Amino acid sequence: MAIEPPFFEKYKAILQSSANEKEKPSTVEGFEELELPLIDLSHLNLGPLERQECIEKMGQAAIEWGFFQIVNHAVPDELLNRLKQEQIKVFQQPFDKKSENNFLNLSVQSYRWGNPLATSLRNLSWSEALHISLKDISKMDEYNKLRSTIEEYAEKANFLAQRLAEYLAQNLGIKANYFQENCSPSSSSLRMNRYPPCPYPSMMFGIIPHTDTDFLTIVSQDQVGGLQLKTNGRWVSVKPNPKALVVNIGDFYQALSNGVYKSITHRVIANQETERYSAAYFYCPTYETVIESCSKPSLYKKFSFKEYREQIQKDVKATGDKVGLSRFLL
Ligand SMILES: O=C(O)CCC(=O)C(=O)O
Ligand SMILES: [Fe+2]
Repeated sequence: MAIEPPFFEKYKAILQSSANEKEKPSTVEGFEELELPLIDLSHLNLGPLERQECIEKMGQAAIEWGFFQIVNHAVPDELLNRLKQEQIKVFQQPFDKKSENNFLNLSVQSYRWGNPLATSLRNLSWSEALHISLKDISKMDEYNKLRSTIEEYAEKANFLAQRLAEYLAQNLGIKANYFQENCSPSSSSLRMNRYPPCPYPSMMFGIIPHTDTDFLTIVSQDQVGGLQLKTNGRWVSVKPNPKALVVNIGDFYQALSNGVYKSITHRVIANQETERYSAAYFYCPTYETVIESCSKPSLYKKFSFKEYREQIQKDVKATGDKVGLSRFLL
């Protein structure tokens, strides 16, 4: 049975009606490849000077790029490889099974593919994802190896994300226990992405341009490449580093830092030949958490995660786009 979602059937009408569209997404020009700032977390355990330098370098990257890479992050390669193997296994299941309502005993929205609300080439995506809210993990079958691997990874990712968020907070004078108070291992989520080879790489994306709805994201990607970020008005490709995890600032940290740290628009381009996998850990607060800028005058109204999400759902329905933080500008 076929594993691929029915992208072609779903997108046929848009592809045909857009055959002469001038505004095709420009996804296949020669993009400059960029090595993101590389932060060696082992420096945090050297002397106080090295530690301070490392924290400042992280803050600087969050200000200038909204993105950086980390090495010596204490997540074992073996665990990352195991997560990828489990991810491959789950996506290799027949599409009919993956799209069942109770697939893996998770909620209906967990398995996603393409962009169901797409109306034009601009918002077509050629990928599938398993988006697991970590509070749902206990619903999965206990003896499932996917579940135990995700649990193991989520624990490490949560620890790492909290540390990164706290180091970043030091540069801004945010109190040390802010994240401990507002986030819990079950408030975050893990999104496993699969990008199948796409026959129309010049017409659509792997994932459409977006910012992340969280404090920060930790991405483990394979060596295929395709992740791009927008910097100074141009798109650049992130060069995969086999030893590193990618970290990016999300909307909530941009709001909390009063615009100092940047939640940068990023996307994944489609690839005609090679399948790609990535796993994104979204470090999020609990639903009730109210996010308020750490300095005055505030650029943003305060909002709860719940309000933010509801606004996104409304905007996606009405416009096909999440809009995001600009909705909450004062
Ligand atoms: O696949 C990637 O490298 C990034 C994925 C991503 O941006 C996301 O899942 O939000
Ligand atoms: Fe993202």
